[in-house]
Amino acid sequence: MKIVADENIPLVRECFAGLGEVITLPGRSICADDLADADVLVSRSVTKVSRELVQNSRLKFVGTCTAGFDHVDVEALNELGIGFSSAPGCNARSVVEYVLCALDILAERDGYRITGRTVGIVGKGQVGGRLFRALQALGVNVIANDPFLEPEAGVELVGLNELIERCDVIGLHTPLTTTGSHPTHHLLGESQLLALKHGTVLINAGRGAVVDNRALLSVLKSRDDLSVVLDVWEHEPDVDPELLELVDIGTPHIAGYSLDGKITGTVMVYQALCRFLGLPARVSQRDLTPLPPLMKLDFTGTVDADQATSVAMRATYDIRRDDALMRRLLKMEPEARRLAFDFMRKNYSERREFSTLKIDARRSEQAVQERLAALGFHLPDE
Ligand SMILES: NC(=O)C1=CN([C@@H]2O[C@H](COP(=O)(O)OP(=O)(O)OC[C@H]3O[C@@H](n4cnc5c(N)ncnc54)[C@H](O)[C@@H]3O)[C@@H](O)[C@H]2O)C=CC1
Ligand SMILES: O=C(O)C(=O)[C@H](O)COP(=O)(O)O
Repeated sequence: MKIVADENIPLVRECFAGLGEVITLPGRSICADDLADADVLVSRSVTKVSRELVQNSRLKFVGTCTAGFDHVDVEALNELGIGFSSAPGCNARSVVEYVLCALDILAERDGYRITGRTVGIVGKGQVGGRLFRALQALGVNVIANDPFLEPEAGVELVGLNELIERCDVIGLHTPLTTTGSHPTHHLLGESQLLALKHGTVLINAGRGAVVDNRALLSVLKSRDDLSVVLDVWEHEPDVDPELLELVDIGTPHIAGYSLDGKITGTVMVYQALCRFLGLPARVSQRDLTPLPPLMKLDFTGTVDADQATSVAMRATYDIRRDDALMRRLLKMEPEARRLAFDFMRKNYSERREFSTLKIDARRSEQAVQERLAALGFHLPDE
């Protein structure tokens, strides 16, 4: 069996080599010729899996080791009888932690506490749902907009316009869709952006085109009260340098790039392929996941909850580093910028999730322990 895979899939050989010959290629340039005699394609989000790409191949299965699958023509795969799997939720924790770290940095910079703000989550699925629960556990007032959800106790669901009117922080966590009853392409256009409350923090860690980037640029030119965090950009890997300059935090589509999230994505697609082939899954995620570089923090009784959370979060992930690297794009010509965007993603430094850090907070106040636990850090009892 021949398996063609994106070269940026961590542990792709460790997972798939037991099932066939694995050929790795740069994801953006995988073409129909590469797939002519392939049985399986294992992709990430940068490979446009269109009808044209797959229709003349002998592919039996396509997997994408990502949560989003707007790059895949699932209908064409179904019609052609090609099996498909994505990796739902694989990197949801990673995105949640990205958002929490961004908010921690902005709150410190601007002198407020997130607990005093109302946060609106657009798209309460794997990412949005986890973010909703984490923020609620921190005592933040959270509301959500998701037209596909049924009412649920403890969750205030509102329309998008109401969410925009009421929220100080808005996180976008929908898929990118252009069809159906509630398409998300340009969900936030000029009128929604102009309607944002004074001082709103807008975070897009879903897909770039959920926000009309041209409208955002024009609104940011006239509204310096807004704070914007963009992980995703319309027309990636082309990033508009004018927009990058005006956002408060800009990163190269790495919100979901914790090593844990990426490995989970690889393993989920490996397991889906094994099920498809009717074979036992012999590779286990536990065996593949390395130890984190930082394993333990120990807080004394003098630390307060704000200090403890900032220290623990920044020890695990300091988003300012990604923002600083991204700003190097500002000095580049368009082609170099495109290449650098992909280079940063391919060579992304190892980032681990909060749960990999054990924190001994037994000597600290109850409030410290509760806050760290709400964020998902590992607080062993002994
Ligand atoms: N920046 C990054 O690295 C990452 C980005 N993503 C993106 O985030 C998206 C969301 O991820 P998940 O939570 O895992 O997906 P999910 O499918 O679990 O959740 C998406 C939610 O959005 C809701 N939704 C759909 N259309 C909507 C609309 N018009 N208005 C409001 N809500 C709407 C759905 O009902 C669903 O509850 C993915 O599709 C992907 O595009 C996901 C992981 C990493
Ligand atoms: O899982 C998703 O959806 C994402 O957005 C991924 O983090 C994208 O990563 P790449 O597939 O572009 O490496």
